[in-house]
Amino acid sequence: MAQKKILLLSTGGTIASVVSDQGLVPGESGEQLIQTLGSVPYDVTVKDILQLDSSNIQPEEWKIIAEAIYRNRNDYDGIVVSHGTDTMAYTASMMTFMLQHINIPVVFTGSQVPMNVILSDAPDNLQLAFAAAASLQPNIYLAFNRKIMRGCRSVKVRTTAFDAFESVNVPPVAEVTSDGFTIKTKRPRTDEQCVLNTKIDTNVFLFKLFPGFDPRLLRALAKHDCHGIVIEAYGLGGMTYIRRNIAAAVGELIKQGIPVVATSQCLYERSDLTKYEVGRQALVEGAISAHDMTSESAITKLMWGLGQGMNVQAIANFFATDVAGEVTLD
Ligand SMILES: NC(=O)C[C@H](N)C(=O)O
Repeated sequence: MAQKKILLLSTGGTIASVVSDQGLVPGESGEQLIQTLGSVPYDVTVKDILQLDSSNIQPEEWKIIAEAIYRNRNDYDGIVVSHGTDTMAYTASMMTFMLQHINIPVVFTGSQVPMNVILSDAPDNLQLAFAAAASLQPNIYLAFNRKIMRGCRSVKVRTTAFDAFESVNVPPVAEVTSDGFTIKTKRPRTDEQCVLNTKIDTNVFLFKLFPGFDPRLLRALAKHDCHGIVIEAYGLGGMTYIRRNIAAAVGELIKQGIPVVATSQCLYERSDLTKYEVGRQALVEGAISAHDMTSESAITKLMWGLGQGMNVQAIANFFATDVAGEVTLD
């Protein structure tokens, strides 16, 4: 049987980092990563598209990564993207929106320790990503520490441990267990054409509510050309309304045409603005629920929706739509 054709797009990150006087910096090419990894049972092609620590990856780089995936999608069975861990969940989430109906598996991976360091987690993660790119159904994934998750459900939850990522609110798509590579969940296939749409609006704001937050700061955002906001509210989506009326400020922004999405600062489980008075007030003012989405998915979905010219109502409808498995709607 012919070997599966896999493309490695290398973008930097710890996986490709080397020691310098200034600390760890990306310095190894994708080819060097493959050489250190040794032989793999795939026909691998390597392309270096960036060489950045992922803390420096921003919307300009998202466009480069999305275009590279789109350009190569018909020439390979799967694509692996090596990427720093710091913003990998944001990039993987944004790719979900920029590359809807992707026709091959695209798997992001990285490591906590550089590839060129003995006992690094990089070889295992890269092997896992190749296996996923060769065998999973089309979608955007993140592979790390023996788990494959949907990119749009992944969150970096640990700064140094090998178990750095979690699939939040849905089980991982696949895992490596003593039974081998075990696929756990599948989504219905679609025959729709993959579209590349990299138009996004980056004038957005994501913040975590805390006791004492002054709602005047929210109003100030509107005066400074902010086009959309995600609030990590309390618990199920509660927002303060005595003395400092956040819900009222949210209503004012929405009336000015600025969508405000409410998510929870709890990592796990859903937000539900209907349960408590403190959530309902925000709902009455027009706050849009992010349900059980991660903040990474919520902010990238908002950027993408605004980039398409969606108004408040269209953004509300968009957040009530599951694009690629990023949200559970009931
Ligand atoms: N483990 C890592 O990859 C962290 C690194 N700072 C990065 O995100 O590029």
